[in-house]
Amino acid sequence: MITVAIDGPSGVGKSSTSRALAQHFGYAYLDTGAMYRACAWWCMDHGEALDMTDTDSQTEHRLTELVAQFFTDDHFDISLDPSHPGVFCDGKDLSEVIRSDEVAQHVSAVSSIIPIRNLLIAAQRAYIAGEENPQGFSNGAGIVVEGRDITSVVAPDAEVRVLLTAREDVRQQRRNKQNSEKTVTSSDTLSATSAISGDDVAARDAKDSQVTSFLEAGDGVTTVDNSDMSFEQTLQVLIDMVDNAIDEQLFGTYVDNLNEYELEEGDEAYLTGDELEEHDNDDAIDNTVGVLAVVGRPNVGKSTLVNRILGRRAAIVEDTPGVTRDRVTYEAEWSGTRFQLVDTGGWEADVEGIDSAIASQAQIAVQLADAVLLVVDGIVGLTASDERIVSMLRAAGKPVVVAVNKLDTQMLEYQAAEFWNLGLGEPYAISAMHGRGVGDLLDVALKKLAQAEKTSGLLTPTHLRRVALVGRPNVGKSSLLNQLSGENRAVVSDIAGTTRDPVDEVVNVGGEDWLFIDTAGIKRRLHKQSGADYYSSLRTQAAIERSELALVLFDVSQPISDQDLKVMSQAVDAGRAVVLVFNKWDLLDDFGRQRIERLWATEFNRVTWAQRINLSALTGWHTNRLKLAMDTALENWEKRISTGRLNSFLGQLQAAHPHPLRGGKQPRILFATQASSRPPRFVIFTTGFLDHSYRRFIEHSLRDEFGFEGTPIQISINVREKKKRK
Ligand SMILES: Nc1ncnc2c1ncn2[C@@H]1O[C@H](COP(=O)(O)OP(=O)(O)OP(=O)(O)O)[C@@H](O)[C@H]1O
Ligand SMILES: Nc1ccn([C@H]2C[C@H](O)[C@@H](COP(=O)(O)O)O2)c(=O)n1
Repeated sequence: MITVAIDGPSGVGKSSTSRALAQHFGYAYLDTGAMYRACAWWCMDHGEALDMTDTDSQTEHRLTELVAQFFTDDHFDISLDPSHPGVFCDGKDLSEVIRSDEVAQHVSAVSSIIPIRNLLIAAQRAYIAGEENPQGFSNGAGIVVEGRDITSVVAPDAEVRVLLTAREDVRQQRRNKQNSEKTVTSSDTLSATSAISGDDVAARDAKDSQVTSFLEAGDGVTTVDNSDMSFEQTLQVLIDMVDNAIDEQLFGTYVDNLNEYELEEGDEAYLTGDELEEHDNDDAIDNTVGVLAVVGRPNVGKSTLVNRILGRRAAIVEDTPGVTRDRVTYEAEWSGTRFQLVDTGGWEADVEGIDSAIASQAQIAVQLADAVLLVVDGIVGLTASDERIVSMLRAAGKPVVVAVNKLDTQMLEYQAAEFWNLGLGEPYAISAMHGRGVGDLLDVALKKLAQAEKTSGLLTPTHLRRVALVGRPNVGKSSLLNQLSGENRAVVSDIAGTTRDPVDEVVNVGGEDWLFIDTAGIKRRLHKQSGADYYSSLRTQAAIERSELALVLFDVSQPISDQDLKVMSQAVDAGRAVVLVFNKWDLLDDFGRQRIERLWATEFNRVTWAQRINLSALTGWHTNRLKLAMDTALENWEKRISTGRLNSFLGQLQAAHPHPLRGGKQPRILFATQASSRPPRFVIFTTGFLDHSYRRFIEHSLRDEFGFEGTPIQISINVREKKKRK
């Protein structure tokens, strides 16, 4: 049950917005002002003039008794239905008469009497409590209560507490407009008048604030100033607040499901309700000098060195899921200089050498770094693997500092000299274990890092969305780039190729500037074909990782190859927003189009969620469709589903389609949360392993319900055991 408490000055729109809010959620609606107005009417109907400026205790007593009789003798009634609100006396509808000029002008005389307030406050609390009951108007869902003292006195524990306010001139205008639209006809004993010109909101506030304080928000009360908001905008702000409150309440309920289960280290982070840290480097970009990758053969002491550099302040800023070898980025600091330190797994070139290796995480780390710290083993000495690594580093063209590790004493330092042979300048003798020489090493490395050309992308302007235009060689990347940028700057060649000079370009797509990553790789070509595929793949991976969105290009006039699909998988596996671009569509005849549709249903079935744009990069046909697809993909890539919504959806899904029995047991979903976005990542706690088909069913259902068009979503299943009885 949710209680929404709304206070505010006269004419701000409390009643109208509260009613609409209650209607939206199917909640009850309590207009406490109407209760005070009805009491004023009742007193006047019983001959009380209510025109005193100061009430004496005798009058207060008399009026309080009269009001008490109104309530305790069951004369008073109020409708909590927001679609048909109303106050009644002995069954007679007072709705119009209580809005009369006479009542409006005298109600403060009643509402300022404290014992009368106490009576009404008790009645209002009873109405609120009644809504907890499944038999209440809202069937136990909630109530919106509005007035002057609701957030502070009547319902200080309400889940949503709002002070709705607006500038006085705006409120007066609204009230005047409201009055001019109002035509009141009544034959009641009190004359109901239309167009109440004397309804002065400032005067009313002044009177009302003698006994209530509604001009300033109390602790925990959210102020919503709607001076410059339309009715619909105000309503939306309140709807969002209520949605959040519902989520919070549901969150607690769902987390309780885990009470009986053994939790593991790290689970706590998912159960606090706080949003987990995004994989977002934007803050770091402002303060760091660049990215330093630590590479070397296994067992040379890379991790020891990384730990030595990080000390206790280690903070993972990005890990790369789904990779066979580790590549972890940390935020680091040395002598007041901040930088990112990338730890890579052991890098052992196989017998065929590095060129034949697949793009290992260490190699990608080098591509994505601004400078490299090569760690070698001073005790073992120079090895063939070290030399292979060095030739690859040379090809990458990044500044390198050589750390000769395991030289624990001064006596051993001379052993570093052998590594001059690598041709990378002075080798630095260190002992990562004991910290010996590490300070000097870092001084040199950070100096190089600061001076290095920034190729990591860390320092690229962040206000532009980053796009990687990828696809196998010759699918039309340069043509599309030219078409989009409107200039023929790139050499469009039939011969495929890449280079190693990363160049980013700002390209205007659909009236908006985007940062296209590493367009040099798209435009130039490599003389030597051998190894080109390998570097192309490496480069594509690096470009994808620096991007937020991958435009994956296919040449549909040619057969779709494994390499095409591999590039697409690289983007999907890296968790980037994706738009698939089917280029050269204009070259297809009917038969060709049918062929592509068949492929779409088969080869592309892992990305049925992706948007596909059929276009011609050459003529520009349909390129205007890219912007919307890119915007949609990125919007969904950043989407967050609240834990409450997620769990109630999965709860219903599970009830309608339970997991099939396995070995007499049925795995159940206990709790789920969206751990991060960019791309959306969900963590689902279950009582048992979920079959692959059930996972796919969950993914499809999440997509149907929440719409994740254009973005991969990741789902992790955390199986938890029931606690053992002691
Ligand atoms: N955001 C808004 N923009 C413009 N008009 C609005 C807005 N919200 C409400 N109104 C209009 O302002 C008028 C006053 O609204 P309403 O009667 O709900 O105010 P109230 O705060 O309940 O006042 P009181 O406390 O005096 O009863 C109504 O005509 C309503 O339709
Ligand atoms: N909780 C409340 C609600 C209303 N009042 C007073 C303020 C007004 O003078 C009067 C009528 O209210 P309205 O219908 O204009 O919102 O009742 C109050 O003191 N406490």
